[in-house]
Amino acid sequence: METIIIATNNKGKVKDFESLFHPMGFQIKSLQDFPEIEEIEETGTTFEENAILKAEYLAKVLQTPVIADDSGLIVDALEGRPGVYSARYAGLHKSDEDNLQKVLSELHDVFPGKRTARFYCALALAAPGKKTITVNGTVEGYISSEKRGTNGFGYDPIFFLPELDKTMAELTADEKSGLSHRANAIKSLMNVIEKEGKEFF
Ligand SMILES: O=c1nc[nH]c2c1ncn2[C@H]1C[C@H](O)[C@@H](COP(=O)(O)OP(=O)(O)OP(=O)(O)O)O1
Ligand SMILES: [Mg+2]
Repeated sequence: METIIIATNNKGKVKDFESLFHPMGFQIKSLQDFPEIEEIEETGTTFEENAILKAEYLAKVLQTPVIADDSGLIVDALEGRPGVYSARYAGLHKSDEDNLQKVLSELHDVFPGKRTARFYCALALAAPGKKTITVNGTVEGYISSEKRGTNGFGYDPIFFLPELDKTMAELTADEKSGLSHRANAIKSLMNVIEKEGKEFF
């Protein structure tokens, strides 16, 4: 089976990538499989910049093609926050629970119809000697008034999908893979790879 390396330390993302890439016949490795490699600093101000930083760094170190994912939650009533700082929203300790509680408390007085939000995912595919490919994907929803569901990770328990009457954390891995920002970004990436020739992985 062919392997795709994802430059991430986030186990939730790894699970998402597994359910997205296993059906295409790929297995996933992540930074969890390379404990000797230190965490890559996200100094960019956009999702794309950070995805490129992470992918190009690891592709250079490993001398092999690498995908990186930089993603986050954009809340309209918070002028786009937590945005590119989603992982560190409640502090550098990067707690999913603290981050989502901070969003819930900041939206305490905001009416349901004004709680529009989207998940954004930038993917960068870097390979030695090749031009890095960058794509993105989104999914639209609302921030719920309280947590619901235990699947997924990050802000999934407060990201409500009205057409399903469920939060992202109430979806199975396969259901999330059918509609997520990450799934949409991967579709774009596959389209670009197909256009530019298939010898990327
Ligand atoms: O599908 C998702 N469902 C829920 N929450 C999500 C999702 N996708 C991203 N998120 C949140 C988690 C984290 O707060 C931030 C990503 O931050 P981001 O820097 O890209 O990832 P990270 O630091 O956790 O791992 P890494 O940089 O090693 O890939 O957005
Ligand atoms: Mg990160």
